[in-house]
Amino acid sequence: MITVDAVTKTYGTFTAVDDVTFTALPGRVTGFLGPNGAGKSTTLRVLVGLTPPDRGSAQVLGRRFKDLPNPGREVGVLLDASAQHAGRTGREVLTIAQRTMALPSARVDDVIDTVALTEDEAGRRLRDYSLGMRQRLGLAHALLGDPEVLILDEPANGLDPAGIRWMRDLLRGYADRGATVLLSSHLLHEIEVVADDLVVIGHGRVVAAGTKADLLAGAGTHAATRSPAALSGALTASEVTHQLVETAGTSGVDHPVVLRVDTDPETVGQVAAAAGIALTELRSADGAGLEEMFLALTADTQRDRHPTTEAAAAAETPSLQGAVA
Ligand SMILES: Nc1ncnc2c1ncn2[C@@H]1O[C@H](COP(=O)(O)OP(=O)(O)OP(=O)(O)O)[C@@H](O)[C@H]1O
Repeated sequence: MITVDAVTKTYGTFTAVDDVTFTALPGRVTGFLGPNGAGKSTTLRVLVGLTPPDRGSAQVLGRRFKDLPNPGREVGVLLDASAQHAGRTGREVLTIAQRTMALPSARVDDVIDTVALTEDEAGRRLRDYSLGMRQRLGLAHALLGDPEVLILDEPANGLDPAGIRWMRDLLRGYADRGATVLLSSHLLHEIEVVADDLVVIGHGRVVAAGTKADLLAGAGTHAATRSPAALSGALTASEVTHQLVETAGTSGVDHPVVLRVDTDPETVGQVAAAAGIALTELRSADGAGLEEMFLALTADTQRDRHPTTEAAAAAETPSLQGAVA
């Protein structure tokens, strides 16, 4: 269990983390999401005692990190995979940590095996590691003490697609065995598959938090049709709110038009069938909904703004905010 309670961190007049509160629960993967510079790393640094907060407090397993007697055995931390001595080999890095934590030496081979570093790679100096190898070693370091809690900052950074899949499976398995897993990312797709709960941060403030299922409940349904006006009319008559997603080919003659409808696919299908309207596509907004939500909630903190993002922000933030627990 991780508890972050009203943490604020300022640098001069700049507030990097602004009254951030959330919990990460055992048996669940919590994704800590936000655009570049949103305050994720700073929050995690506060959590592990590297950065003192101006206000608020953070606890891991009911204690401040610095009060844990042998933190590595209780909390596995990966903040910066490159923050190791470049002249040491991967095996040396792990062996030093194993001795510091008073673990059996066999743990070193265990974790090297878990993160799929070869014997040859484990014997190389860190200066010769690729980014992905450094990341795997960092994860091995975090897992060494078989901790109950994992705190990982951008753990998929530098991993190839197979590596990202592997890491997700590993974290999922860890949480399924009862661990608390908190991982940050500015890349939504990296964590949307694995996370049970999400905390979205923008400009240092939490803008949404809750289960992924709850946050997605407001995502609605995407329905495509060549008769958008008729579908819109039928939905309005059924008192189902909706909006146009794609404006290309709005006549609907040449291209199907996509509507985002604030209800489940079955209801949309029934309304369309009753009105005799053919749908070319009908699906839960799910992943697309999550991305829209992320962009909408953090729109004013995105440095690379996009017209549809701004439209989504204007159109969707109120209903999404309503869905946030
Ligand atoms: N020591 C510091 N001094 C001044 N400003 C800082 C310091 N550390 C962080 N910041 C600022 O605080 C803000 C939040 O930074 P942080 O690294 O927490 O963001 P992040 O969400 O992890 O971003 P990214 O996804 O890019 O890693 C940024 O504007 C950053 O420049």
